[in-house]
Amino acid sequence: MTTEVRVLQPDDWDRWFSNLELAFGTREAAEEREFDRSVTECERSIGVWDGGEVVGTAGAFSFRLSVPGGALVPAAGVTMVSVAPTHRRRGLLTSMMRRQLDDVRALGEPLAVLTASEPAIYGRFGYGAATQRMSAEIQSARVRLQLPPGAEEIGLRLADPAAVLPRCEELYARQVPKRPGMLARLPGWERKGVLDPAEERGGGTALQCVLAERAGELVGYARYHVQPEWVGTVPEGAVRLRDLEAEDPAAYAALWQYLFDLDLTSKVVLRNRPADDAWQLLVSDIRRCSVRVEDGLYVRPVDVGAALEARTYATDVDVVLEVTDDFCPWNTGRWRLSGGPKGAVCARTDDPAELTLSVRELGAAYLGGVSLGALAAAGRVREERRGALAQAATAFASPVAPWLPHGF
Ligand SMILES: CC(=O)SCCNC(=O)CCNC(=O)[C@H](O)C(C)(C)COP(=O)(O)OP(=O)(O)OC[C@H]1O[C@@H](n2cnc3c(N)ncnc32)[C@H](O)[C@@H]1OP(=O)(O)O
Repeated sequence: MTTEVRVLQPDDWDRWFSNLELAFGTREAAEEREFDRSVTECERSIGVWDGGEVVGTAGAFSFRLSVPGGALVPAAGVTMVSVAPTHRRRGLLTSMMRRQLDDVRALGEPLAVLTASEPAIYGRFGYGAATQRMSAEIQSARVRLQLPPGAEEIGLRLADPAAVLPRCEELYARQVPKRPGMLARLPGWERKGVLDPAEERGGGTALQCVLAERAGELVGYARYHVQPEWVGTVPEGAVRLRDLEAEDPAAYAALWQYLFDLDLTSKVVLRNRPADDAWQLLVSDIRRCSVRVEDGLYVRPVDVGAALEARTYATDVDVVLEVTDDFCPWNTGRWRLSGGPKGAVCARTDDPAELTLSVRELGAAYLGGVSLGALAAAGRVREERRGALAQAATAFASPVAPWLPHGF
């Protein structure tokens, strides 16, 4: 087998993408395929060729990711990774990861991020699971919501999702710096929120959009499908939530109340919400909500110093980190991180190590959702100076759970 890694040429996109579909065993709806084509950054996507055939794919998006403190940090969004079934377990993925991380470094992006088809794949390349996605099936016919003051002042209005997209996007953009793990929209990406191929609806309605307004001003929105179901003559439909964003607790709660109250439905189904989503604190019976939490966004510091300087810290911190990075050895060594709520500097040092960890653990802890203390309890972070772990764990923590609202 002689294979060659090449940059994707736009004319090869269909063949390139077909390898991805083959590897995943899926066929995308035409509308989604067109979206994927339109957002592919060919100049930073690679294919592995075996003669005239594409046998491997990997792409990257030029994202900006929100981090603790609200900065938007350049991050390569690794995507569309596949190896043909005939060419697996011969190192093709490894060669693509090598090429890609070298390219990310050359571009000066401090981070690479991805969502994994399987959690076991990317740790070896230095990616750590940094956010969680919460799913739930809420028995809305049995569970009540306790609304905060002001919810009754919110007006709700149904609107065409595409027609109100620009207003919703303005609201979304205001939320991005408030929660680590969110992506600033690149041009064209706003369409992802309203993609609605009929063949993906599974018998449900077209996408619906409800706006929450206060005195005519947009303060929240939710996008959802209704999935009708009848058990005999009893209506047991489901509300399938796609997106919900709100500016304040009153607008947030009013939207949830609306979703709970939709006629002929008895459950609200969520697939990807933040782990600390506040509805959990409004419900009368959390046991009837079947909450489940899984891994979300994986973060890989590509330039440890720049990445650690790009975020702020909850409390003052001064710690020497001994980082190991087998796949990107330029990060290996000791780094002194000195910072706090206003900013940080992180530079190489010869001082003795105070915490020892691999770049994967650093990636997991980076957005403040995975505690350095928990990683230490798992034996994945080692404390070399007494007190260093507690200080760093407190400083790294985020007051809101980091969260990636949509896949890519
Ligand atoms: C960001 C994204 O796009 S996620 C999407 C990833 N793609 C998919 O899941 C599609 C289906 N799967 C595939 O296309 C392929 O199996 C891939 C891309 C996951 C792996 O490609 P390969 O070329 O077989 O990987 P490669 O041979 O380089 O393996 C490198 C190492 O990873 C391990 N590995 C590869 N795939 C997996 C897996 N699914 N689970 C656990 N370990 C894995 C290999 O065993 C190997 O380990 P070693 O270094 O200890 O020997």
